[in-house]
Amino acid sequence: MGKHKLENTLNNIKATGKPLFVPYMMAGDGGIDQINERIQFLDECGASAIELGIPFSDPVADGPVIQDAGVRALREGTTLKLVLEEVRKQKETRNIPIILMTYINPIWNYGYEQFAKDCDTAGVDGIIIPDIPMEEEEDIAAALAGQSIAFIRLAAMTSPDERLEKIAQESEGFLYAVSVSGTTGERAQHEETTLHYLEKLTKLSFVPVLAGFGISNPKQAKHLAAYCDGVIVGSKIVHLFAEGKQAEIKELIGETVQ
Ligand SMILES: O=P(O)(O)OC[C@@H](O)[C@@H](O)c1c[nH]c2ccccc12
Repeated sequence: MGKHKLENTLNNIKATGKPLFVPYMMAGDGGIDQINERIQFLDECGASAIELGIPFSDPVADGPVIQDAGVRALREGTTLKLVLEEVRKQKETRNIPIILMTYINPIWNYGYEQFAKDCDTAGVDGIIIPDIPMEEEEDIAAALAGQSIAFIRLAAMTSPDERLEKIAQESEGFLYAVSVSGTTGERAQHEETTLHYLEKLTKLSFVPVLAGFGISNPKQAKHLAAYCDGVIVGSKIVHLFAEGKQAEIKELIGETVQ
């Protein structure tokens, strides 16, 4: 048994031999009332967990599709507090793991301890923070550890082996293997070096390894998942939701995990 519920849930799915599939959605895009409807829909499509983005004014790691979704969500009045309240309601009836993706600034404003406490009360399973380097993560890591919330680390293809090893071994819940150099967004294909990188991380990591960035169809997803434990898909899902193409989301997840 792992230290975090998220890790155990993912390992149980992994044990069935199917690839893990974690869709990303921008909380509040389409309205606050869509947050829980969309989570439910993704759960029913066969998602292993949900990565829920908190909109932020300065999203340095986001590509254009997710940036635009963030602007729409902010216009809807989405705040971290409102999202946590929606998660709390969701968790009263559903068990799907919820991972918050937020930059460090909104957490800093909220207060690290308060944030960790409120996440725990809401039932948040894990956190991804793309803009906090390992050297500066001590305080937020301690706050999250105090509430047993999995702190998911991101590995980058440009990191030297020594650093990758450290990140892989510290990651909680799962390891996010960023599989392109650059921002989020669909890519036609991934390079051979990406596959070696995924294999290397899978050997180093104690938790499941998920590849994310640039994945937009089942063929690509299955190809990458063969070198790790599964995939994360963001821009494509955000785009399809914005266009009201739920049937295509269902197909994308269903065909990958079948
Ligand atoms: O959009 P893509 O290329 O499918 O990549 C996933 C990504 O969107 C999602 O995990 C994410 C959204 N914003 C981020 C910021 C940093 C790291 C990851 C993310």
